[in-house]
Amino acid sequence: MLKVDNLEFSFKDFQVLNGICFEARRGEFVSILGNNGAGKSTLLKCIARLLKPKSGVVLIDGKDANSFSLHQLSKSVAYVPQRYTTNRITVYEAILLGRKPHFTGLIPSSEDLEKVEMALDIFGLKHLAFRYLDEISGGELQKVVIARAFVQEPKVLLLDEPINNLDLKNQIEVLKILKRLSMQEGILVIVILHDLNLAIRFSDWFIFIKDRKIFASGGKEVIRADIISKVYGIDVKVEKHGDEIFVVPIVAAI
Ligand SMILES: Nc1ncnc2c1ncn2[C@@H]1O[C@H](COP(=O)(O)OP(=O)(O)OP(=O)(O)O)[C@@H](O)[C@H]1O
Repeated sequence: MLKVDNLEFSFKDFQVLNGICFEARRGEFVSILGNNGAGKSTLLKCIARLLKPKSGVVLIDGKDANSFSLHQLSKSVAYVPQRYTTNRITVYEAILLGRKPHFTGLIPSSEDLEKVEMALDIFGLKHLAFRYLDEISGGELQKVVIARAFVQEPKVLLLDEPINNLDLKNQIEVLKILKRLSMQEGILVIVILHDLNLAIRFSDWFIFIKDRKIFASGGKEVIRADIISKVYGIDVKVEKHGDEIFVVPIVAAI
């Protein structure tokens, strides 16, 4: 459903991505991993058409994403950025704005309102529905932004570090919701994560970015100490406990 073919991107003379190729299917949960500055956000922005690649193509269901109108694109791809600014609107209004691509008139339909109610419920935001965005916590705001992308009903949901402001319980809760969206709604979820162990728990596919390229990609078989050590430039062990694998950094005593 999503194909990224030979994508190349530069900020002026500074090349960030080179020869990026991968494919992902409906219903998959894909993690994009790599060091700070590796180009992960740039890759998501190229897929969301917020940045224009120097060359290469992004295909959605076989169609060049460049050929989509903005309206069509927003029905196919939702993007949750790493940082966002807030307006003085309520949580309810903010989530309702996610339905904009589906609006048929000036007034939201009953379906639009139902979707917003559903999102408030799924993301545990009902009690905050009529609070202004500047009256909620950073973690709560993060959930609102993801809920807004959810009601957009995209085929592809791109999230740039969606759990970085959340406490451990909410990190797991949000990842579980995203996993359910991929498995039950068939949405392709592509997430940038820094926590490798959470990425391992939830992802079907891993893409490691290093030196402008995909260094390794695959299922759990790419969760190897040699690969992770090279990508992150630190020594790690990969340990098995029961059916689960864990990445453990080897930290020398100071
Ligand atoms: N607007 C910009 N102009 C010039 N260079 C930029 C711009 N945005 C990002 N860069 C550079 O491009 C490179 C890739 O940035 P990007 O944000 O994609 O990395 P990342 O892997 O998402 O990093 P992080 O994990 O820290 O969020 C970095 O070296 C960054 O400094």
